[in-house]
Formats: sequence, C-alpha cells, structure tokens
Amino acid sequence: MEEVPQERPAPDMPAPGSNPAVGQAPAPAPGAPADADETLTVPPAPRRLTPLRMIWREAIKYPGQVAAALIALVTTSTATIAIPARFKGIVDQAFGPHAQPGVIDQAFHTLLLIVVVLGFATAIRFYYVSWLGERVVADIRARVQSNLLRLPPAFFETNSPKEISSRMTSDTAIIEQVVGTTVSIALRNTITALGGLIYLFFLAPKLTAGLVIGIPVVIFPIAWFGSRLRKVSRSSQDRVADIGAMTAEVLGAIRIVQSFGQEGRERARFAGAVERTFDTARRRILIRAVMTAVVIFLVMGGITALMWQGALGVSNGSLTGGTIAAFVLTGGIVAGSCGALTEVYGDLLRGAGAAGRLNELLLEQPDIAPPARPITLPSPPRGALAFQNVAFRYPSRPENSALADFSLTVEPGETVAIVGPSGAGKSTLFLLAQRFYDPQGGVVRIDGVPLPQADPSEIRARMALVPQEAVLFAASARDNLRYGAWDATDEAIWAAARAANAEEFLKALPEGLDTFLGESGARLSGGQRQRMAIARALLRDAPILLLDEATSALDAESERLVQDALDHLMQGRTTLVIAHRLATVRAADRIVVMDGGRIVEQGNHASLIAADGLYARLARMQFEGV
Ligand SMILES: Nc1ncnc2c1ncn2[C@@H]1O[C@H](COP(=O)(O)OP(=O)(O)OP(=O)(O)O)[C@@H](O)[C@H]1O
Repeated sequence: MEEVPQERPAPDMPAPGSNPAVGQAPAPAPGAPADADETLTVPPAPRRLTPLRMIWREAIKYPGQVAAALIALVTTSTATIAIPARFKGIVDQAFGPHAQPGVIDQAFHTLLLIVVVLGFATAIRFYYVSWLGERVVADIRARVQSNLLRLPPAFFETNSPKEISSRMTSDTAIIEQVVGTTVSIALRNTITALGGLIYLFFLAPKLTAGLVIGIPVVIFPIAWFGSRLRKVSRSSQDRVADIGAMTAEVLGAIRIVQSFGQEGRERARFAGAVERTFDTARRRILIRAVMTAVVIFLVMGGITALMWQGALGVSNGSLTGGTIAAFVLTGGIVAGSCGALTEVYGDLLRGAGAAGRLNELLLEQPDIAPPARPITLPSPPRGALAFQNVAFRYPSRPENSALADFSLTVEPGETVAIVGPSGAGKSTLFLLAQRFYDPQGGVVRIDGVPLPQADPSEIRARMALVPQEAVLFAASARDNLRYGAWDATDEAIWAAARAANAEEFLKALPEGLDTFLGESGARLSGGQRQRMAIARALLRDAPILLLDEATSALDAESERLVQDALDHLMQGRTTLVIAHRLATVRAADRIVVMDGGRIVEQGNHASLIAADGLYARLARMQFEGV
C-alpha cells in the first residue's frame, strides 16, 4: 500500500455523492471540533440525526416499497458475506488432503448463483431505494408548498422567498441524496458489517475478538487525522482564493498600480500571499504523509498480526486454510463497510439539517387562521366595507403606527378615492380589508361581519384586487384572465376582455387566448398588462373592488383605454381606489385624504380644493397637467 487507501475518498475531498454545490459547509468528521475560522453562509449541520425521523415518517407511508428495499438490502448483504463463506468451502474441500472430485465445479456453481442473486438484489435495492428518495422529496415539496400557501404575506417579509425557494430545491436535493443513497449505504454497510462480524465470530472467535478490539484503534486515529486534514484543506482553499482575489484586484487596477509606481509593493504583497498558500499546503501534505504512515502501520500491522495468529492456528490444527482465507476476505468486507459508515455520517448530518429546515416550513402555522366556527357572510353580498377605530402597526415595525384610530364606512356601490402622500397608509387599508393582517385595535367589517369571525377565503372571494403593477404568470392569456374564476367560459372571458379594452390586442396575439405570455407576461406592454389585470378582476365578478391605480406613465391613448376599462369595472361595485388620476378622484363619490395613518380630510374634489388643505396641495403636485 503506497498511500492512504483510495477506495474511500480522501478525507479532504467530498464523499461520493455528497453535494457541496448546495452551499452547505462541509460537515466535520464525527466528534471533530468545530472550526473557528469557518465562515458559514448557511445554517450549520446539526450535531444530531433526530430530524431524520421526519424523512422516515414520509418514507413509511409506502410500506410496500420500504419492505422491498429492506429485503433487497438484507439479501445483498447476505450474498456479500456468502461469497467468502463459499470460498472457505472451496479451499477446505477442494485443496485439502481430503479433496473430493467435482467439488470445485459444484462450489463455483453455487458461487455463480450467489453472484446472480447479488446482482438482482442490488438492482432491486437501487430501484426501490432511489424510488423512495424521489417519492419522499416529491411529497415533502408538495406539502411544504401547500403549507406555504396558507401563510400570510407577513411571513414572507421575514423569510425571504429566495431563501425559501432554495430550501425547496437544495434542501430537498440533499434529502433525496440522503434517502436515495446515503441511508442505503449506511444500512447496507451496517448490515454487512454486523453480518460479517457474526460470521467472523462463528469462523474464529479468538481472532475476531482481536479484530473487534483493533477496529477502534484503527478508526479513531484516521478520523482524528481526517478532521485535521479537512481544517487545513479548507484554509488552504481560502489562501488560494486570496491569490485569486489579489490577482483580480491588482490587474483590475493596473493603471493606478503603474501610475503610482506600486509594482514593487504589489510584487511583495503577492509573494507573501503565495508563500502563505505554500505554507498551508505544506502543512496539509505533512499531515497527509503522517496519516498515510499511521494508516499503513495500523491497517497492515493489524492484518499482519491477525495473519500471524491465523498461521499459528493453522499450524497447530485449530484453524483450516479455508477459515483463514474466508477470515481475511470477510475481514476486508467488514473493514470496508466500517470505512464507508464513517464517510456517510457527515452526509447524514447534512440530511438531518435539511430535514430540520424543511420541517420548520412544514410546521409553520398561519397567524391568520379561519375561526373554528366561521360566520357565513350574508348572501346575496351587499358589498359594504367598514373600518372602525382601526389601529395597526406592522409586526416587523412595531414602533411605527401605520393606521391610527382609522374609521371609514364605504356603502354598497360607493366609490371612495383614497389620496395621500407616500407612507400615509393607503396600501395598508387594502391589506387589512383582505385580512392579511389583523389590526391591534378596532375592527374591519364586511357586510357587517367582523373579519376575524369569517373564513378568510370567503372574505377574499368577495373582493377583486387590481394592483398597481399587474401581476401576470408565465402562462397562456386565457389562464391569466381566468385566474380566480377557473370555470369562466370563453364567452365570459371575451366579454370581460371587451369591457377591459383588451379584446383587440388579445385577438391580434398569434394564438389568441392560447398565446403564452412569457415570464411575468413580458410579451405584453405595460398598458396591456394593466388591462389584463382589469379583465381578470371583471371575471372574478366580486362585489368589492380594491383598485390601486397604476402610476407608471402610459401614453395618452393607453391611459384612455385603461381608464375606460376601469369605468366598466367599477360599475355597480363598491370601490376603494388608491387614486393617482384626476379623472378618478373627480368620478369618485367621496375623496378620503390620509396622512400618517389617519383621515385628515374628506369631501369631493371641488370642496377639498376650496378647503385649500393637504388635498389641494397634493392635487397641485400630483394632478398637475393631467
Ligand atoms: N410590510 C411592511 N412592514 C413594515 N412597515 C410597513 C410595511 N408596509 C408599509 N409599512 C409602513 O407602514 C406605513 C404605511 O405604509 P403604506 O404602504 O400603507 O403607505 P402608502 O400610503 O400606501 O404609501 P405609497 O403611496 O408609497 O404606496 C409606512 O410608514 C410604511 O413605511
């Protein structure tokens, strides 16, 4: 043996199948001290494997597949041990003094049969174990997504959707890896190691006792060296990264370096970095060299000692040659299995980390839940909306009062325009009306029913929202329009499109309603997207309309088309509109002027202009030239 055994990956390399690309910090060896210089951008792997229980609970939902995988696992392990056992028979019966004719053929027939069984069982094991890995991941993804959809928008303010989507991809990929590969390796090697040890005891109890005592003596130093090596390798990589950063910095600023005559200084600085890299690499090489010597000494020394004892046993007749052959083969298998087990431990910890993080998402409970016995909203809907002494602070900014003692009653069919400077609390009204948050004081009512007493889905079914920025999905025009009214017929869709002034451009699309609109509806213009959003709200046919007028500049023609579409939409509905256009405030039944979360003025355009207050000032700035 020349080097550290390479059938296992060297400790400073990722284990096969481990997934460093997912941004996990390399897991330390069991019992390795935590790295002081470790810079973690992701949560560290936990020290315990308990979160893996969640994966087991998912897997056991498929008892047939779990049973098939386990049976195949036991079969492959048994077949692996059966090979040296059969080999013992061959050596003892075919070569010994009492060799029987034909026994070699017969023994090798059995051996071939074992190999066939091993092949089939391995294929079955691979299929079911991988199947379970993919199945568990599919189920976890679906359950996590389903729970996320229940959570209010506030949750996604503190938990960034980017981070969550990475959990949905990278953490589930780790779990797939753990179930589909790591657990299989761990189980297979545990079974093989245990089965092998039992067989070894059966073969030669005394020798095996020596082996069992010897295993930790070999494993612990290797694990200790492995953890040191990993640490040094990491700092070696950091030093190499320093060199890269320095090169990029200096070459990027080459003009400054040269015009300030700093070549000499940069040369010295770089030489220093190169030497530091060399020093760390030298330490790594030294540790590895010593480790190689220790491994060779311990492993080969151990094997030599066993062979020695075995040879003595054969010479004094207490052991047969076949026993020694089988002992060495099985011992090799057991050692290989133990080695594989130390390698997968880190992966299992990583899997436990991933499972823990996904479990958090699965267990997250919405703050805004339907009441145990929701009050049914009056039918037919009237479309009344009332805010009564509402006080609200966003949970993430409790020091800032977004709404204070806010009262507003919107009668059925009334159009109320909300006007106010940025940060006045206009959008907050919409969020509270849809019960995305509960106010800390006061109450919001829809058709007389306090929102917390009704089912949030029923509340939202009575509202149609047209946001400032039209949100379109990467789907067909038809699906974008009937989002929220999936049973709408094509006639209804076209009628809504016509009313929203969207018919003409929809007809001109290459495949009509079936045209794919691209990522976020990128294939439509801003004005067209807004008219799509208006048509969608029309199709929803809700009694209350929450309209946040677009501020994005549209050309006069587009503006007229959008305004016309909005007029259609507002007809016969209660409308709360965050107004940015003079035409809207003029058409409104009432204008409510907000500032600092309170109503500061109310009236119509003429009376508010005459009052010469905040509205008059805003109107001069906002609506000038409109
Ligand atoms: N998600 C949030 N978390 C914490 N504070 C928020 C949040 N959204 C808004 N606020 C704060 O609440 C107050 C009211 O904001 P709101 O968005 O309702 O104002 P707005 O009148 O709609 O403003 P704009 O016209 O700029 O959209 C502001 O002080 C704002 O900073």
